[in-house]
Amino acid sequence: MSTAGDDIAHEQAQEYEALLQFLYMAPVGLVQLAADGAIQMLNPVSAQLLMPLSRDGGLTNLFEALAPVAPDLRQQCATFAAPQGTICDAVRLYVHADDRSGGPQVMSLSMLKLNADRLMAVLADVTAQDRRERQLRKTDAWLNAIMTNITDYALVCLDRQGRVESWNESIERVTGYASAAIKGQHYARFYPDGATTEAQQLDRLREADENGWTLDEGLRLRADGTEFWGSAMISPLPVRDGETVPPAPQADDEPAYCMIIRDISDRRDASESLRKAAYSDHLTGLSNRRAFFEAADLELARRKKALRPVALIVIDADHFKAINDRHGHPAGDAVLSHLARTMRSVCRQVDVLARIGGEEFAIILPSVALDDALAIAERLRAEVERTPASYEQQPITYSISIGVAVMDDTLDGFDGLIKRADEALYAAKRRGRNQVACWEPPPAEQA
Ligand SMILES: Nc1nc2c(ncn2[C@@H]2O[C@H](COP(=O)(O)OP(=O)(O)OP(=O)(O)O)[C@@H](O)[C@H]2O)c(=O)[nH]1
Repeated sequence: MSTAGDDIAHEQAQEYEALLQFLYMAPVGLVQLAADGAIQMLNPVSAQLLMPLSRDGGLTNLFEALAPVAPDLRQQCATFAAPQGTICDAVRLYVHADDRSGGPQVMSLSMLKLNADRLMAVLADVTAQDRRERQLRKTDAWLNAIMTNITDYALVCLDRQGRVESWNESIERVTGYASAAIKGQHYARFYPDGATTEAQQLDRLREADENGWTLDEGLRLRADGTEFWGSAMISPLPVRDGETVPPAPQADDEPAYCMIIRDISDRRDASESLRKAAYSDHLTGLSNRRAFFEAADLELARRKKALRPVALIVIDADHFKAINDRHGHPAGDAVLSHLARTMRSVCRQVDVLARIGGEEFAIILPSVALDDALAIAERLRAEVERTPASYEQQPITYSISIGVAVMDDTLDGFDGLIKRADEALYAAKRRGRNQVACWEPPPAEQA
């Protein structure tokens, strides 16, 4: 007949058995030892970890076994005054076994004092983790070196809205902005006035989201107001492993894009003559027909993605044949150059100014609605009327006629828009020249 005492003893024996089973199976090395280091019990993982350190294959004392890599361990345990507690926690031990290629085995050791006579050692192989951490530290150091030493790249982190969130040291060298002064500013701050519109800035972020990156070249603005020729690449920060796709909604001010601004004035100088030859009108320096139609395609593609106005202005010098006849062909050229300069003076950088025929010019105005386009056209007409051209110190008074049209959904492509602006231009000529006319639908369409 079993007594209550027998039952308790049996239960305790079962618990002890379960504990031994756990020690045996545990994925970390567990060693129970006496205060002098004598090993009382060790599980298979710890035997495996300690074996390379044992000179004779026998593992009887942990302090002796670990002496080559942790010579102070015995002393440390002996001087640990508290009755129990953690003597050391996850100390890294580097084991240089002769047959190991690819670096030392790295062990982590924690020592616990259980009571005055008993210690417990917890050992784990952290070789892979240690290598990963070193690799990360090395990569960090490289990145740091790149970020701080490259002189002609400014690296900027932007938030979802395109506002500067962080930057590298070069931002000051490239843009002249003290880093603290630029935090929270929109990246348009690096563009001269009129070189980009709000809609274009959003387009670029969207383009980066869709294609992985977006790159543009053009004039950039330094803090002191001077300009330089730069490229700006924006790419979205990668979605981290394990994050949901599409990514979880991000707070507005978290970093979302990386922007790299580079001063490429030198490269631009070298390629500028080639670029000019291919895309500029030789007389006026404005875009030529080819550049104009390429820019038009791009603008219309962007408009398709985000509905927004696009206006077109076409300009024709009045009675130009008579100017040539009266003053000579070179004087006519001077008038065309004067007209180009005047166009530049009333337009933004983001507008596309082109000479598309002999004495015919055009301007694409992105994100400009009809009323504003008419106002710009009128300003241009008035400016030409107010300031005559000059050739060999002789003023040459001339005038221009202008047609204005805006893109709408009834139009299929850019040809339709040009046709409308041309119709408006002819209307301006018909009505007596030196005036602006807006395209109007024919009476049948109006009804
Ligand atoms: N100087 C100069 N003249 C040019 C150039 N290209 C075209 N032309 C001249 O521009 C004139 C255009 O004349 P037309 O098309 O008859 O028109 P217009 O005299 O301006 O009259 P409206 O347009 O009806 O006001 C022609 O005489 C061309 O020779 C150029 O590059 N330089």
